[in-house]
Amino acid sequence: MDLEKNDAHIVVAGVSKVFATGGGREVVALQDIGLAIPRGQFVCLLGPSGCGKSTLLNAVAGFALPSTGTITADGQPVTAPGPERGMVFQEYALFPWMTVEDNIAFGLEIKGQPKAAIRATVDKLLAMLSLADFRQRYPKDLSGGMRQRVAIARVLALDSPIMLMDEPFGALDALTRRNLQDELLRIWSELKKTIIFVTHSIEEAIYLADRIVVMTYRPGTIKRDILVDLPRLRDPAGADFNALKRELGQLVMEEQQRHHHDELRLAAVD
Ligand SMILES: Nc1ncnc2c1ncn2[C@@H]1O[C@H](COP(=O)(O)OP(=O)(O)OP(=O)(O)O)[C@@H](O)[C@H]1O
Repeated sequence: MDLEKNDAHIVVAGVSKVFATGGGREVVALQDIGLAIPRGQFVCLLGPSGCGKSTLLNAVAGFALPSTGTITADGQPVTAPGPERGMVFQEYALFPWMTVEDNIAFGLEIKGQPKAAIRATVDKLLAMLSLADFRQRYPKDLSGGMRQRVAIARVLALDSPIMLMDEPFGALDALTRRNLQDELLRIWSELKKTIIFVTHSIEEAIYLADRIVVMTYRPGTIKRDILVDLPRLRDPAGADFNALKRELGQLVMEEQQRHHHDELRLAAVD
Protein backbone atom coordinates (compact mmCIF):
# COMPACT_ATOMS: atom_id res chain seq x y z
CA MET A 1 0.00 0.00 0.00
CA ASP A 2 2.82 2.40 0.85
CA LEU A 3 4.51 1.60 -2.43
CA GLU A 4 1.21 2.25 -4.20
CA LYS A 5 0.87 5.55 -2.37
CA ASN A 6 4.37 6.65 -3.29
CA ASP A 7 3.68 5.98 -6.95
CA ALA A 8 0.18 7.45 -6.94
CA HIS A 9 -0.70 10.49 -9.00
CA ILE A 10 -3.40 11.63 -6.60
CA VAL A 11 -3.48 10.73 -2.91
CA VAL A 12 -6.48 11.46 -0.70
CA ALA A 13 -5.65 10.70 2.94
CA GLY A 14 -8.00 10.84 5.92
CA VAL A 15 -10.25 13.39 4.22
CA SER A 16 -13.40 14.59 5.95
CA LYS A 17 -15.65 17.51 5.11
CA VAL A 18 -18.22 18.98 7.43
CA PHE A 19 -20.70 21.65 6.37
CA ALA A 20 -22.46 23.88 8.88
CA THR A 21 -26.08 24.07 7.77
CA GLY A 22 -27.40 26.65 10.24
CA GLY A 23 -29.08 26.31 13.60
CA GLY A 24 -25.98 24.55 14.91
CA ARG A 25 -26.60 21.62 12.58
CA GLU A 26 -23.82 19.99 10.61
CA VAL A 27 -23.65 17.68 7.63
CA VAL A 28 -20.74 15.27 7.50
CA ALA A 29 -20.42 15.12 3.72
CA LEU A 30 -17.18 13.10 3.74
CA GLN A 31 -15.66 11.00 6.47
CA ASP A 32 -12.15 9.58 6.47
CA ILE A 33 -11.76 9.07 2.73
CA GLY A 34 -8.52 7.44 1.62
CA LEU A 35 -7.65 6.83 -2.05
CA ALA A 36 -4.40 6.38 -3.91
CA ILE A 37 -4.95 6.87 -7.64
CA PRO A 38 -2.15 5.75 -9.98
CA ARG A 39 -1.19 7.85 -12.99
CA GLY A 40 -3.42 7.19 -15.98
CA GLN A 41 -6.19 5.47 -14.04
CA PHE A 42 -9.82 6.17 -14.96
CA VAL A 43 -11.74 6.29 -11.68
CA CYS A 44 -15.50 6.68 -11.38
CA LEU A 45 -17.07 7.90 -8.14
CA LEU A 46 -20.48 6.26 -7.98
CA GLY A 47 -23.35 6.71 -5.57
CA PRO A 48 -26.78 8.21 -5.10
CA SER A 49 -27.45 11.90 -4.71
CA GLY A 50 -25.98 13.40 -1.56
CA CYS A 51 -23.22 10.88 -0.87
CA GLY A 52 -20.46 13.44 -1.32
CA LYS A 53 -19.19 12.71 -4.83
CA SER A 54 -19.08 16.38 -5.86
CA THR A 55 -17.68 17.38 -2.50
CA LEU A 56 -14.79 14.96 -2.97
CA LEU A 57 -14.20 16.08 -6.56
CA ASN A 58 -14.27 19.75 -5.53
CA ALA A 59 -11.75 19.00 -2.80
CA VAL A 60 -9.38 17.38 -5.32
CA ALA A 61 -9.96 20.37 -7.64
CA GLY A 62 -9.03 22.72 -4.80
CA PHE A 63 -12.35 24.60 -4.95
CA ALA A 64 -13.42 23.63 -1.42
CA LEU A 65 -10.73 22.21 0.81
CA PRO A 66 -11.34 19.35 3.26
CA SER A 67 -12.11 20.04 6.93
CA THR A 68 -9.46 17.47 7.87
CA GLY A 69 -7.04 15.28 5.96
CA THR A 70 -4.82 15.97 2.97
CA ILE A 71 -4.91 15.69 -0.80
CA THR A 72 -1.82 15.65 -2.96
CA ALA A 73 -1.43 15.69 -6.73
CA ASP A 74 1.97 14.62 -8.01
CA GLY A 75 3.23 14.80 -4.43
CA GLN A 76 2.21 18.47 -4.06
CA PRO A 77 -0.46 19.40 -1.50
CA VAL A 78 -3.68 20.67 -3.09
CA THR A 79 -4.48 24.04 -1.54
CA ALA A 80 -6.18 25.80 -4.48
CA PRO A 81 -7.24 25.11 -8.07
CA GLY A 82 -4.24 24.52 -10.32
CA PRO A 83 -3.46 24.06 -14.02
CA GLU A 84 -2.51 20.41 -13.55
CA ARG A 85 -6.14 19.66 -12.57
CA GLY A 86 -8.73 20.51 -15.23
CA MET A 87 -12.44 20.42 -14.39
CA VAL A 88 -15.39 19.65 -16.68
CA PHE A 89 -18.81 20.42 -15.19
CA GLN A 90 -22.23 19.07 -16.08
CA GLU A 91 -23.37 22.50 -17.15
CA TYR A 92 -21.17 23.54 -19.98
CA ALA A 93 -19.11 26.32 -18.49
CA LEU A 94 -18.56 28.16 -21.78
CA PHE A 95 -18.42 31.88 -22.43
CA PRO A 96 -21.58 32.59 -24.43
CA TRP A 97 -20.09 35.67 -26.10
CA MET A 98 -17.14 33.75 -27.53
CA THR A 99 -17.02 31.45 -30.54
CA VAL A 100 -16.06 27.80 -30.17
CA GLU A 101 -12.46 28.47 -31.13
CA ASP A 102 -12.18 31.47 -28.83
CA ASN A 103 -13.59 29.44 -25.95
CA ILE A 104 -10.96 26.77 -26.52
CA ALA A 105 -8.17 29.33 -26.93
CA PHE A 106 -9.11 31.38 -23.87
CA GLY A 107 -6.99 29.57 -21.26
CA LEU A 108 -3.97 29.60 -23.54
CA GLU A 109 -4.31 33.33 -24.16
CA ILE A 110 -4.43 33.93 -20.42
CA LYS A 111 -1.20 31.96 -20.17
CA GLY A 112 0.29 34.31 -22.76
CA GLN A 113 1.12 31.64 -25.33
CA PRO A 114 2.19 32.87 -28.80
CA LYS A 115 -0.64 33.17 -31.31
CA ALA A 116 0.74 30.53 -33.69
CA ALA A 117 1.04 27.95 -30.89
CA ILE A 118 -2.51 28.70 -29.74
CA ARG A 119 -3.81 28.31 -33.29
CA ALA A 120 -2.02 24.94 -33.66
CA THR A 121 -3.44 23.61 -30.37
CA VAL A 122 -6.95 24.83 -31.18
CA ASP A 123 -6.84 23.24 -34.65
CA LYS A 124 -5.66 19.94 -33.18
CA LEU A 125 -8.44 19.92 -30.57
CA LEU A 126 -11.14 20.94 -33.06
CA ALA A 127 -10.11 17.93 -35.17
CA MET A 128 -9.83 15.59 -32.17
CA LEU A 129 -13.34 16.42 -30.98
CA SER A 130 -14.95 16.64 -34.45
CA LEU A 131 -15.63 20.35 -33.99
CA ALA A 132 -13.81 21.70 -37.03
CA ASP A 133 -17.02 22.68 -38.83
CA PHE A 134 -18.27 24.55 -35.78
CA ARG A 135 -15.28 26.71 -34.93
CA GLN A 136 -17.01 30.03 -35.66
CA ARG A 137 -20.26 29.18 -33.92
CA TYR A 138 -21.44 30.52 -30.59
CA PRO A 139 -22.45 28.14 -27.77
CA LYS A 140 -26.15 29.03 -28.15
CA ASP A 141 -26.06 27.61 -31.69
CA LEU A 142 -24.70 24.23 -30.58
CA SER A 143 -26.43 21.09 -29.29
CA GLY A 144 -25.76 19.98 -25.69
CA GLY A 145 -23.36 17.29 -26.90
CA MET A 146 -21.40 19.76 -29.02
CA ARG A 147 -21.18 22.21 -26.14
CA GLN A 148 -19.81 19.49 -23.92
CA ARG A 149 -17.22 18.65 -26.59
CA VAL A 150 -16.11 22.29 -26.45
CA ALA A 151 -15.94 22.14 -22.65
CA ILE A 152 -13.71 19.05 -22.88
CA ALA A 153 -11.54 20.68 -25.57
CA ARG A 154 -11.11 23.70 -23.34
CA VAL A 155 -9.74 21.59 -20.52
CA LEU A 156 -7.56 19.57 -22.90
CA ALA A 157 -6.10 22.81 -24.28
CA LEU A 158 -4.46 23.44 -20.92
CA ASP A 159 -2.88 20.00 -21.13
CA SER A 160 -3.74 19.15 -17.53
CA PRO A 161 -2.53 15.64 -16.68
CA ILE A 162 -5.55 15.27 -14.38
CA MET A 163 -9.14 15.64 -15.58
CA LEU A 164 -11.91 16.00 -13.02
CA MET A 165 -15.38 15.49 -14.46
CA ASP A 166 -18.60 16.11 -12.52
CA GLU A 167 -21.41 14.25 -14.29
CA PRO A 168 -20.29 15.75 -17.59
CA PHE A 169 -22.74 13.73 -19.68
CA GLY A 170 -25.66 13.76 -17.22
CA ALA A 171 -27.77 16.19 -19.25
CA LEU A 172 -27.33 14.43 -22.62
CA ASP A 173 -29.64 12.01 -24.40
CA ALA A 174 -28.58 8.35 -24.44
CA LEU A 175 -27.11 8.27 -27.94
CA THR A 176 -25.11 11.49 -27.57
CA ARG A 177 -23.95 10.29 -24.18
CA ARG A 178 -22.59 7.03 -25.60
CA ASN A 179 -20.85 8.94 -28.40
CA LEU A 180 -19.13 11.21 -25.94
CA GLN A 181 -18.21 8.31 -23.66
CA ASP A 182 -16.49 6.67 -26.64
CA GLU A 183 -14.72 9.91 -27.53
CA LEU A 184 -13.57 10.32 -23.95
CA LEU A 185 -12.19 6.77 -23.84
CA ARG A 186 -10.31 7.40 -27.08
CA ILE A 187 -8.86 10.68 -25.80
CA TRP A 188 -7.97 9.13 -22.46
CA SER A 189 -6.08 6.24 -24.02
CA GLU A 190 -4.32 8.58 -26.45
CA LEU A 191 -3.35 11.29 -23.96
CA LYS A 192 -2.92 9.07 -20.85
CA LYS A 193 -4.77 11.38 -18.47
CA THR A 194 -5.68 10.49 -14.91
CA ILE A 195 -9.45 10.91 -14.70
CA ILE A 196 -11.84 11.16 -11.77
CA PHE A 197 -15.37 11.04 -13.14
CA VAL A 198 -18.49 11.48 -11.01
CA THR A 199 -21.65 9.70 -12.08
CA HIS A 200 -25.00 8.41 -10.81
CA SER A 201 -25.12 5.90 -13.63
CA ILE A 202 -23.96 2.37 -12.91
CA GLU A 203 -23.79 1.55 -16.61
CA GLU A 204 -21.72 4.64 -17.34
CA ALA A 205 -19.28 3.75 -14.55
CA ILE A 206 -18.81 0.19 -15.84
CA TYR A 207 -18.50 1.36 -19.43
CA LEU A 208 -15.77 3.86 -18.60
CA ALA A 209 -13.82 3.03 -15.49
CA ASP A 210 -10.71 1.08 -14.55
CA ARG A 211 -11.89 1.45 -11.01
CA ILE A 212 -15.24 2.23 -9.43
CA VAL A 213 -15.41 3.77 -5.97
CA VAL A 214 -18.90 3.32 -4.54
CA MET A 215 -19.75 5.84 -1.84
CA THR A 216 -22.11 5.64 1.12
CA TYR A 217 -24.80 8.19 1.83
CA ARG A 218 -24.08 10.55 4.77
CA PRO A 219 -21.53 10.37 5.99
CA GLY A 220 -19.83 9.87 2.63
CA THR A 221 -17.36 7.04 3.02
CA ILE A 222 -15.97 4.47 0.62
CA LYS A 223 -18.37 1.55 0.58
CA ARG A 224 -16.57 -0.49 -2.06
CA ASP A 225 -13.51 0.02 -4.24
CA ILE A 226 -13.71 -2.23 -7.30
CA LEU A 227 -11.20 -2.76 -10.11
CA VAL A 228 -12.98 -3.34 -13.42
CA ASP A 229 -10.91 -5.62 -15.62
CA LEU A 230 -13.40 -6.20 -18.45
CA PRO A 231 -11.76 -5.76 -21.87
CA ARG A 232 -12.52 -2.53 -23.78
CA LEU A 233 -14.62 -1.50 -25.67
CA ARG A 234 -17.08 -2.95 -23.22
CA ASP A 235 -20.35 -4.47 -24.27
CA PRO A 236 -23.23 -3.35 -22.02
CA ALA A 237 -25.16 -6.42 -23.18
CA GLY A 238 -22.36 -8.81 -22.15
CA ALA A 239 -22.73 -11.31 -19.31
CA ASP A 240 -19.78 -10.00 -17.24
CA PHE A 241 -20.96 -6.42 -17.69
CA ASN A 242 -24.40 -7.36 -16.42
CA ALA A 243 -23.11 -9.39 -13.49
CA LEU A 244 -21.15 -6.34 -12.32
CA LYS A 245 -24.16 -4.12 -12.98
CA ARG A 246 -26.27 -6.28 -10.66
CA GLU A 247 -23.61 -6.26 -7.93
CA LEU A 248 -23.22 -2.48 -8.10
CA GLY A 249 -26.97 -2.01 -8.36
CA GLN A 250 -27.38 -3.73 -5.01
CA LEU A 251 -24.71 -1.57 -3.37
CA VAL A 252 -26.13 1.69 -4.73
CA MET A 253 -29.68 0.67 -3.86
CA GLU A 254 -28.70 0.19 -0.19
CA GLU A 255 -27.40 3.75 -0.10
CA GLN A 256 -30.41 5.10 -1.95
CA GLN A 257 -32.62 3.56 0.71
CA ARG A 258 -30.58 5.20 3.46
CA HIS A 259 -31.03 8.51 1.62
CA HIS A 260 -34.76 7.91 1.40
CA HIS A 261 -35.06 7.05 5.12
CA ASP A 262 -33.06 10.13 6.01
CA GLU A 263 -35.39 12.35 3.98
CA LEU A 264 -38.42 10.83 5.68
CA ARG A 265 -36.83 11.32 9.10
CA LEU A 266 -35.95 14.97 8.33
CA ALA A 267 -39.46 15.62 7.02
CA ALA A 268 -40.86 14.23 10.29
CA VAL A 269 -38.58 16.50 12.36
CA ASP A 270 -39.55 19.60 10.34
N1 LIG B 1 -22.11 24.07 0.66
C1 LIG B 1 -22.81 23.16 1.33
N2 LIG B 1 -23.42 23.47 2.50
C2 LIG B 1 -24.09 22.55 3.21
N3 LIG B 1 -24.23 21.26 2.84
C3 LIG B 1 -23.66 20.90 1.68
C4 LIG B 1 -22.93 21.81 0.87
N4 LIG B 1 -22.47 21.15 -0.22
C5 LIG B 1 -22.90 19.88 -0.10
N5 LIG B 1 -23.61 19.73 1.05
C6 LIG B 1 -24.21 18.48 1.54
O1 LIG B 1 -23.19 17.50 1.55
C7 LIG B 1 -23.70 16.25 1.11
C8 LIG B 1 -22.92 15.77 -0.10
O2 LIG B 1 -23.23 16.62 -1.21
P1 LIG B 1 -22.62 16.38 -2.67
O3 LIG B 1 -23.16 17.44 -3.57
O4 LIG B 1 -21.15 16.24 -2.58
O5 LIG B 1 -23.24 14.96 -3.05
P2 LIG B 1 -23.27 14.25 -4.44
O6 LIG B 1 -23.05 12.81 -4.18
O7 LIG B 1 -22.36 14.93 -5.40
O8 LIG B 1 -24.77 14.47 -4.88
P3 LIG B 1 -25.36 14.86 -6.31
O9 LIG B 1 -25.18 13.65 -7.15
O10 LIG B 1 -26.80 15.17 -6.02
O11 LIG B 1 -24.60 16.05 -6.80
C9 LIG B 1 -25.15 16.46 0.81
O12 LIG B 1 -25.89 16.02 1.93
C10 LIG B 1 -25.28 17.95 0.61
O13 LIG B 1 -26.55 18.40 1.00
